[in-house]
Amino acid sequence: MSSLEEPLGLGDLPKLSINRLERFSPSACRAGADDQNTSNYKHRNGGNNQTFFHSSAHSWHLQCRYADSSCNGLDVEFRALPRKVLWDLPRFVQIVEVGPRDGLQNEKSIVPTSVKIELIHKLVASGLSVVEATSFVSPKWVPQLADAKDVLEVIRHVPDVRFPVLTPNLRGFEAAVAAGAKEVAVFASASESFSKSNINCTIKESLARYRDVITSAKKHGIRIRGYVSCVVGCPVEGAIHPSKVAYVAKELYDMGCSEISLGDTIGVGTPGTDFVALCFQHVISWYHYLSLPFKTNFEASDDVSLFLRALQSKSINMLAQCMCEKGEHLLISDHIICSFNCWTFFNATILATLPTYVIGTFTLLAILSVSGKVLAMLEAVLSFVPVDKLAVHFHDTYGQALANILVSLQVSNTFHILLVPLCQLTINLTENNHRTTRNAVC
Ligand SMILES: CC(C)(COP(=O)([O-])OP(=O)([O-])OC[C@H]1O[C@@H](n2cnc3c(N)ncnc32)[C@H](O)[C@@H]1OP(=O)([O-])[O-])[C@@H](O)C(=O)NCCC(=O)NCCSC(=O)C[C@@](C)(O)CC(=O)[O-]
Repeated sequence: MSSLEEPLGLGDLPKLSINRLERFSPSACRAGADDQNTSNYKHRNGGNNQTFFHSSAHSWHLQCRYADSSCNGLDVEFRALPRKVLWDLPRFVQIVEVGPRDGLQNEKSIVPTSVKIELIHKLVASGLSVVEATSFVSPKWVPQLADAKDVLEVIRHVPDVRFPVLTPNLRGFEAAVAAGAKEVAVFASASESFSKSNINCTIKESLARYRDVITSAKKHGIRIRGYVSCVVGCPVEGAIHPSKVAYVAKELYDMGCSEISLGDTIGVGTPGTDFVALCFQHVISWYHYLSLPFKTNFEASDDVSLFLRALQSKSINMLAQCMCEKGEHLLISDHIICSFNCWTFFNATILATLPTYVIGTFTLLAILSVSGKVLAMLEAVLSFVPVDKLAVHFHDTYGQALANILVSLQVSNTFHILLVPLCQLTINLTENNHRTTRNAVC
């Protein structure tokens, strides 16, 4: 196991007051049925609190080893810290990778079809079992994905992986089915303005359109995901009221979508979690950033699988590690937990301005902690859509995607479906080192 793969223990961290950390545990935290019966996940192995993985074709499973009973009380408490900090997160997370669609649709230059196919193969090789491959939308609107049919025709033969594709209307749906799609996604918006600019119709019209698509999909036995865009904010209208999100989510769910994905399209969501928790995450990120050497070469698959492990390990250390590694050779997110890009910071060699940075960052964290929008939105949607039918899709425009995902997971430890859009990326597969272009989207 390389140092990268090995989760760092929180024992490596400077001592912190246990009482202070216990504050992170929210009163709302509730143990799900699954967690009440986790004996098959607990192994007394006489070792430290470790996390390890085993992957199968369909899912990644997390198994935790708990500290042995010979540890003294303080150690046991201390080793339980990740759990206290991250609360009761679900044991299982489904990741729906959307990079080939959501990332590539915004690339300025058109990525060759063969490169898209290779990217998808690499993502699958990293252990992902659901990869949103492309969109059957108008090529006039999205020329970057005009090769949807060619992409799908090749990758659909990959076994044991789901490849949903976006379909904005019946025409797109029929083209997708003809190309071999077994799963589609429709995409409505909670913002009227965004709906018009994205799919050229009102919310009401879009829902009528999707009703036709969904009816047809049901006849074909095709599974449908439903997106709601702008769940927190719209580039035109600004803040979006949670009730609007709940309305569209409910409509799509009632029509028969098997899963509703809540999209923070412009990345303005804020978690609204405890200020102390945010600061703690930030400090740990820095601790690992400073203590880890950088790797110079990255394979796309390594990169992705590291991130998957980070997510699923529930280990804040791994997330921080991931952030450090991603700083230069980013495939996924240039911000993992905190709201600051450490590598940019370092590269700019502005260490001299450290006090400014510290004050600025903690002020920002303080603002974020009181202005959380994601929880209110989730609460509204959860009144109409069961938690196990929800996914979240956070863009990382302001570095909040991971924090928002974390808080979404905390909403319920049965909130088991998670969507993480990869950053928009271009991988030059002809070069020895994969180069990525980083854009504002996670
Ligand atoms: C919905 C339309 C088609 C309406 O576009 P329109 O111009 O109103 O529709 P139209 O019916 O007048 O068709 C215009 C032309 O497109 C053709 N056309 C029509 N439909 C299709 C089709 N399916 N496939 C291929 N071609 C199609 C149609 O045949 C016609 O061609 P022409 O006769 O002029 O030669 C258009 O607005 C469109 O394609 N929009 C998609 C835009 C898009 O993909 N945006 C990005 C999606 S990402 C997102 O929404 C957010 C999400 C999901 O990522 C979550 C988040 O981040 O929050």
